[in-house]
Amino acid sequence: MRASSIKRSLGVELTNSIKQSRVLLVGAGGIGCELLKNLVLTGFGEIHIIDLDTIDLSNLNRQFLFRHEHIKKPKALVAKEVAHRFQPSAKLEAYHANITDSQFSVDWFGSFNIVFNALDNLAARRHVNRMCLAAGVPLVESGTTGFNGQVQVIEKGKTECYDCNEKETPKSFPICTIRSNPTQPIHCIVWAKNYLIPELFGQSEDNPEELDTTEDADNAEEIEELRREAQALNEIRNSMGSDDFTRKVFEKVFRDDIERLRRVEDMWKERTRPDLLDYDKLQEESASVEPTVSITDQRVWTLAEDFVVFKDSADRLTRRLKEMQAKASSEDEAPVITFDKDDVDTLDFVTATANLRANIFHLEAKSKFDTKQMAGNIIPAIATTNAMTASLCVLQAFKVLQDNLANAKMVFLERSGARAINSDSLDPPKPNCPVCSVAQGRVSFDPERATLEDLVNVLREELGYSKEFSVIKGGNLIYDLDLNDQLSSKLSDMGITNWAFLTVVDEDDRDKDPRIDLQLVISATPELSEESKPVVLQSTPDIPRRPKPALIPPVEAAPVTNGTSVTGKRKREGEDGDGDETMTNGHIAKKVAGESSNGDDNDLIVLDDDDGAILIDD
Ligand SMILES: Nc1ncnc2c1ncn2[C@@H]1O[C@H](COP(=O)(O)OP(=O)(O)OP(=O)(O)O)[C@@H](O)[C@H]1O
Ligand SMILES: [Zn+2]
Repeated sequence: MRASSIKRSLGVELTNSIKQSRVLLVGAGGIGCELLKNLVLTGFGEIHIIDLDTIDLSNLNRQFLFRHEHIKKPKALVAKEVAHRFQPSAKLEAYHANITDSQFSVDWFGSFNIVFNALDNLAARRHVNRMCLAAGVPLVESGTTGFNGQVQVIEKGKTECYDCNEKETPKSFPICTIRSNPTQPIHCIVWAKNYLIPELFGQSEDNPEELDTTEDADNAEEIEELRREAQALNEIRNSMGSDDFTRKVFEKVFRDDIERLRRVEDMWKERTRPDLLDYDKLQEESASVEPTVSITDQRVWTLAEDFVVFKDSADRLTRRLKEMQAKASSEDEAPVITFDKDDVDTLDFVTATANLRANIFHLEAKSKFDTKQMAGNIIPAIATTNAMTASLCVLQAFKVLQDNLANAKMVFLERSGARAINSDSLDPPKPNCPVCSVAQGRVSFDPERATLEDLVNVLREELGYSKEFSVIKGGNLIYDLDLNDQLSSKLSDMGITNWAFLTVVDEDDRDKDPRIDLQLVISATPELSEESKPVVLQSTPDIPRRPKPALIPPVEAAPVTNGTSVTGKRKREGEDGDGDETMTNGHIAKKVAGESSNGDDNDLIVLDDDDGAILIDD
């Protein structure tokens, strides 16, 4: 877009602050590529891009800055190079690195006006959230899954942070469902991927994360039986490479184990008993099937085809493992093969064995393509969702730059509702959030000299903590009144390195009005002179008293900038009477009929953003 059009659309003041701002973009994947293009074309003066990954073939369908010749090159560097051509005057800086590295300190984060998260995992998002809170830098957090997208503006002390609300943890399945009583195709896929492959070709895992092994009285006996089954399979593993290896595996898992299950009367009162599979019969039925059928990935294979792919992929994996074992020296750890959705041998094996098992339990078989999605927990990434989400990030960033947080929103993209774009007012920080509703302090320490005792003394003498307090590092208690045996240890020997975060919890009784938790950012300053103390308080933080339960202010009432409170409920389909206007306060989203008058797929969204209208094709 020409600079003059931007100025006309956004106004002189905002255009200037955009030009003068220095922003950080974390992640140059699906959202990141779109966002970088938007930032460059909107005229952001200085953009730093960080991504730890290299470009993969599977990124090219949506990460449009990347081409075939870029495969294996660092995403951040290529993104910088390509985006630079859109706007040669833009100042771009790229880092092929992990954002959690200690070189990216609180001070470094603090050097940006806005940070944009375009990440794909919880750990990195949490880290950036914490760093931005510590540095006092606004964060525009975003994410997409399939057709859904979300953008959230986070500002310390003014809005909820990323951790104010609990996040869903990945789904796990009870072990008995996976091993004894599958009721959905996914249960068979998880069985093949997390039980059969590790038992045969990998390190047998007693408790892989997708299996919930919580034992209760009801299933303890069954779990014991399953352990015996796994042991027997492990013995079969020793015959790997012999002619009858695949037959032994087959007859164990698709006949003998099922035979045992069929005898557990209670299990089959409400559902059809599982069937047994016969190796010789399938051998006969599949005489004309070629192993190359495994290339067919969109169609569900027949049982005979599953059988052939099972044998063929088991042979391929056996050969591979034998080769790996032959190459490994005796000191190396025993080589293993683990499931990887992009490793065709393991994917073929999982598809075929999951389908054989699905047939036994009268469940639907899945194509190789579907199995890949399900086994790899893949939710298809949709370029349009990423593009729309990235554009919403920029619109929210405008509010941040204008210091107009009252009008910033949590924005949602949805396919199912009447509107593609919905928004919600930003809530104030949750008073009990362990990440943002804490006081913040900074100390520097001399890594050569500083001990835990030096730190404890600073907390007592300079911050006035009584005896009853504890110090926590990454969820581990490192000090309290009863755990004081490490007082003489050097902080650096305790894993407290530059830019570590510690939490100090006031353990005084409730009636003594304990303080809220204190988050201490520790920076190493080796140049601290011998005369100065080994631990130095950088600033004296204000550490308020913990609100009494009844006194915790209602969430709605917390204030934000310019005296306006950020309140209100999320408006959704059917919740407001007038239907057509969803985003309040200067952001008016109107639905206007497109080609189809029934408000379906061809509708346009008009985002009216104070200084100009933007059309978004739904
Ligand atoms: N700790 C981190 N530091 C830097 N970059 C990160 C970190 N964690 C994730 N990323 C990057 O964030 C980006 C997220 O993009 P996206 O969700 O499109 O994922 P992807 O890996 O490119 O694609 P997919 O997972 O769908 O194959 C990735 O490029 C990834 O490398
Ligand atoms: Zn929070």
